Amino acid sequence: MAVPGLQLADLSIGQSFPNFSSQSTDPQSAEPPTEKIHEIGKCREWRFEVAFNTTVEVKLLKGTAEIFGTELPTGHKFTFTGCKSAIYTWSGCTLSVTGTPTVEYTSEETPMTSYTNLHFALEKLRGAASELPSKQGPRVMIIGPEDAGKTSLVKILTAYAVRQGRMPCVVNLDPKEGMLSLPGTLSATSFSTIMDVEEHFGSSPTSGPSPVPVKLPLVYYYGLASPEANAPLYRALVSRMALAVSSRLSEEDGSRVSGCIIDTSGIASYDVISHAVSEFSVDTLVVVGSERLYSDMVRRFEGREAASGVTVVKLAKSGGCVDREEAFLKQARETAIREYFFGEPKRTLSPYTLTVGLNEVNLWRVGEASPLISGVLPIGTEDTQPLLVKTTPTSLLQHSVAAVLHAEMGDAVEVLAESSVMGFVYIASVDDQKHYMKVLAPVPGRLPPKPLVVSSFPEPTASLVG
Ligand SMILES: Nc1ncnc2c1ncn2[C@@H]1O[C@H](COP(=O)(O)OP(=O)(O)OP(=O)(O)O)[C@@H](O)[C@H]1O
Repeated sequence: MAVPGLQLADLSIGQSFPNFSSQSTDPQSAEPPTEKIHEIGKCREWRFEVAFNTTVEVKLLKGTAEIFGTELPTGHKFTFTGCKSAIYTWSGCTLSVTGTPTVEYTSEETPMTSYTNLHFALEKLRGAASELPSKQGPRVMIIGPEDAGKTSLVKILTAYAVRQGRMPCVVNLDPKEGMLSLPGTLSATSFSTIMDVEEHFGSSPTSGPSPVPVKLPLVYYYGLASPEANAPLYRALVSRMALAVSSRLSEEDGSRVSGCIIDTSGIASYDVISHAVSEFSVDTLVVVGSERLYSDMVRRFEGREAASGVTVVKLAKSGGCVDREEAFLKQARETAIREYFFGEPKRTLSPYTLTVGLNEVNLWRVGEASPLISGVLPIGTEDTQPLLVKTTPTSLLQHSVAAVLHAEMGDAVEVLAESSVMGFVYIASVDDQKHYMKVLAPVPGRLPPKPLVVSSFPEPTASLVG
């Protein structure tokens, strides 16, 4: 089974990679995990956290329940691992929980009513757009501090829109977390079918058997965690993505009416936010969990520049939102990379090892600002940070992920920087002496003759071939 996106034209050297063993080892397996029954009252939320090395199974026995907007079917067992999440019920429900979450409690204080009100306000705009072909559906952007619940709100709004038969285009401008792609990327995809209950957006689209239809995103490689780390590249990619999304929205009536929902980085500066608002022609700016950011945005978009046509909306942060420590995020990134190549326990994939001569590789690295250099630039001097820098593969790149670009070998750097991603390969080893490297690829065959880009984020992951 292969991960789509990486289309290898010519098949030759591939061999299946033998060292895969499933990651999830359940320390509870010695004694059978206990089943607990939870009765959740209406308009309440059961919040739970599951560590990466354990699993918790949840089954809806009675009533209705949803996880970030996506409904749980009755009687189906869902397995969760390495997540912090919540199951909400509007009318009350009974859940069967097998296994031991690290944290679990039921809360009656949730911002779900205001989140739903926002959804209905957006539906009203969609209704108006469906009656007037010249009108656009809502273009919503969610901003707020880190871990304020932006991505969770995007999931809820997307799931509710899909449940009403809409097909919103969902855009992820937060490189720290991938949406249907690896961390370090920006992506967009049209959602017209339900999300996976366990994976939500998921980290990689697979072509294997899947309980929900596979969604194929448009992906751009940024390779850094913060939008400021290479502001020129980030801005170029946001502009490119906005162009692609606008053209998608104008292609199909259902997409035009449904509009788009944009997730952003919690550490985006006001300039980065303003740039994205203008490129995507955002008309609804939702600020989650920050009074100060809200008032600054009102001043910026609704005050002096009232003609901008942007409505700024304030929403409370859910009490369930948890700050994710760096170790958890790092493990989530590793898991995303592992799943891209090896799948997950229910849908395993077999990547292939390809041997590639170093002289065949056209490799680029994302330009990173040197704090030393930019710190001593004279006032008024432009910091000309390169978008990409040509580089040679060395053993320092071992265990990094490289993006294979939809571009030609001889393309100019400006073209390469804005090219979309075909797929990813994992650099398993580099032999500097013998001038070859071994890479893991999701499909067999020769590495396509396309430029590759590497960067420092996500960090090299040795455990993949350990
Ligand atoms: N109501 C809730 N109950 C339990 N956990 C929640 C709830 N809402 C969000 N979370 C969890 O809190 C964490 C942070 O939420 P989320 O990813 O939505 O925030 P974010 O603002 O997008 O973060 P970032 O700034 O890193 O992009 C996630 O692990 C999410 O699953």
